[in-house]
Amino acid sequence: MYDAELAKERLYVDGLYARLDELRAAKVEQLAQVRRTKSMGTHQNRSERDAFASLYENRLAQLNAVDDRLAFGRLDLESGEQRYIGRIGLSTEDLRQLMVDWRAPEAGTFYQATAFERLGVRRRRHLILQGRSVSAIEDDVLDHTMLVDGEHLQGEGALLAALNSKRTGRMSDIVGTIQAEQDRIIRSPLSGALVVQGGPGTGKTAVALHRAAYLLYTHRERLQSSGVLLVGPSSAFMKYIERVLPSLGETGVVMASLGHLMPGITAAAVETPEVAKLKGGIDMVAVMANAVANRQRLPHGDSRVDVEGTRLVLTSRQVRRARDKARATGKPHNEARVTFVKTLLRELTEQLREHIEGSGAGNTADRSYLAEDVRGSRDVRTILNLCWMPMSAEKLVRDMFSKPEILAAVAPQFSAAQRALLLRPANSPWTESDVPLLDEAAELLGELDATGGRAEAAHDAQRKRDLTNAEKAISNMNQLLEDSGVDGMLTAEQLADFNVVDGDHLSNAEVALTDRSWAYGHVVVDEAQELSPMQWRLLVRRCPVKSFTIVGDIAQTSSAAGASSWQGALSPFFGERWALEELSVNYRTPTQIAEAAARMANAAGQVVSTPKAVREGEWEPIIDRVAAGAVVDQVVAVMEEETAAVAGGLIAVIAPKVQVSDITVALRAVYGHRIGHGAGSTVQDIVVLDPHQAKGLEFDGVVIVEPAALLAGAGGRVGDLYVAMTRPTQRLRLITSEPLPEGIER
Ligand SMILES: Nc1ncnc2c1ncn2[C@@H]1O[C@H](COP(=O)(O)OP(=O)(O)OP(=O)(O)O)[C@@H](O)[C@H]1O
Repeated sequence: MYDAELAKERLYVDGLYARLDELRAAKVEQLAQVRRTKSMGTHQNRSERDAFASLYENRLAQLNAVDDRLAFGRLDLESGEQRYIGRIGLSTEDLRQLMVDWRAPEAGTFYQATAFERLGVRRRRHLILQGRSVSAIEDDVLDHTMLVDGEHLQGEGALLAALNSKRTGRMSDIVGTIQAEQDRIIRSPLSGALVVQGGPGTGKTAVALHRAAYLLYTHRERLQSSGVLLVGPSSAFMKYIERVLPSLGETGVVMASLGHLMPGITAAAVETPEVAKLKGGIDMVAVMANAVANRQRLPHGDSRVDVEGTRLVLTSRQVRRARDKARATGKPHNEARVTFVKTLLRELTEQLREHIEGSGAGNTADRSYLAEDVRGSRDVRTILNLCWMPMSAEKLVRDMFSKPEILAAVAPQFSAAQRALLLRPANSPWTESDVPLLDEAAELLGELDATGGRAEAAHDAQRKRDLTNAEKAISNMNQLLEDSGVDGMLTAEQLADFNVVDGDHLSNAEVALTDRSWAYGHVVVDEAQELSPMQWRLLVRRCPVKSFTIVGDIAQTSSAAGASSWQGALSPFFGERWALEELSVNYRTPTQIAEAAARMANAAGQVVSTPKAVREGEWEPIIDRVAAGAVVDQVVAVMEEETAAVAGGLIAVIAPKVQVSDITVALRAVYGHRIGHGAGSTVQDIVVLDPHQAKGLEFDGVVIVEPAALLAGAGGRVGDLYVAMTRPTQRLRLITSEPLPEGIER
């Protein structure tokens, strides 16, 4: 019975791959055809072809990305219909449906149906593929009348197989085994802010990624041009998750860690928790506003300026009036400067004219000539710049943190000790908590455009030409688009966007990454508990419609500026307009380890509920007590046993930041290139991390060094140790020279 069914499924899946290959070959041919004729014809013809080339390339990339585990399910419905579920929708040439995209409404029941609520489903079948071949099938029979002798209810096999598989250092998608509580969140409506709270390993990251793919599929028209931004805690984390969305056939999501949210800035340096807390606090809004106002200065007394040998006077009253007028425009600093400068130039020109008329010399009719003289005067330039300096965000922030007198003037609400903490040399590298300050500054300053707006005007004119061109081209494209099997219509704006970088096409995602003012259609934030108020402010600016998916775990907060409750973190930005969903099952950590982590957190005063772990592990946490000074040697000594225990799996050593490099050096001496950082790579099966870098990642085995120091170092928060203890999928070992934090041992 089983073998016969397996053989049938193999045949069907072979057919699906054959269809996939056919579609690919067709796209390759269409692309080649477009490329052959690319440089010929009118501008309009060319732009049409470029647009096609981009569409074919995208579709081809999508078809290539879904090869692995193309199909993963089959529904047998009460109506008698059999419906296959997979990564994308596939149909025969005559439009007979072969497989439904997992995100389509018709696929929803695959994840939602239960024996209690069958939703019209008689049987759910999981297809387990290896390469292109079906290696096993597994049935959930929801309608008991279908059971024949010897068959019994199954269900969790596919899930447990996925969970027990070795970690590779890169997250995989869970599309074949999404659980009902996760599916409900993934398919929630697009608008508003949805907060997903869940303990460690409950699939928050997985849900966030699948939700991004679902939203792009379901609301393609709305989101394709505005895009979706996915924000994670660190570069190591972004690397860990980078393959999930492509494997779901989505390449258009912009992914950025908190240090990369400001175009042109890479913030890699770290700072102390105290400094991060000060910089992340909402007080910085006023500080930044002061910093900008501080660059709009009044001179002491009157200033004399020389214009072509004539002495003119600029009174401080005149400057004040010009300043008030410029401020009243409500424009950002650099743009309001135009009003300030124009006002004073006009007044000085008037003064010059009066002076010349008074002395009876010169051609008074030619005022533009006088205005040129005033504008060309060095003195005038100097005084105007002194009073209202054009300013970049980088310079404003750099000066503020490196010049004590500026900091004192703009941050009077901070104590002298707090200001001393903030001061640093002017050439210091940017940190993560500088990013929202730079963004705030850029917002208040506006564009710093040395060409006086000419570049922008030229860009606008070009854009207008592209749009007109695109509108013409689009009228005869729709039929062709349909023929090419591309869903959705192009708008003139999208087509114009394809034209912008003629030939060398930039995707919306790439454009969005370089444009600070890009307004995304949706933002997904992972590990959201870590965000400071200033970081929230930045993110809300990136998505003015406030359509957010926010996932995190309040108990895992380790950043000093992070959240201690969702209400506290979100209400300043979303008011009461956010909904909370919770995930309750731990898919990662075996029961024994999950319970030890929860006992430790509760003993340290952080109330956490223990999500139900789906697996029992083989081992209780292992504890090594060693003498102070012997810790690093012990790490090296146990490594062989640890790697053997997880048989070729991935091991992480999580240590206090100050010990990471010593441990790395000691391990390298024995294990050479097998030792790495971050999420690891194919050659590195042992990685050394601090708790911050370990956020969101997972490993087969974890060795924690000096757990008491991790607990103490986090300023009273359990976050760091709790995060570290909840990373393993199999085995946890703790090496300590100090008394073990309470609760870990039963
Ligand atoms: N439905 C599922 N099917 C298969 N695997 C799943 C499922 N849900 C979660 N997992 C797996 O469980 C592990 C933990 O998931 P994930 O990293 O998304 O959890 P998390 O809630 O973000 O954890 P943390 O907050 O601790 O970082 C991952 O390996 C993920 O692939």
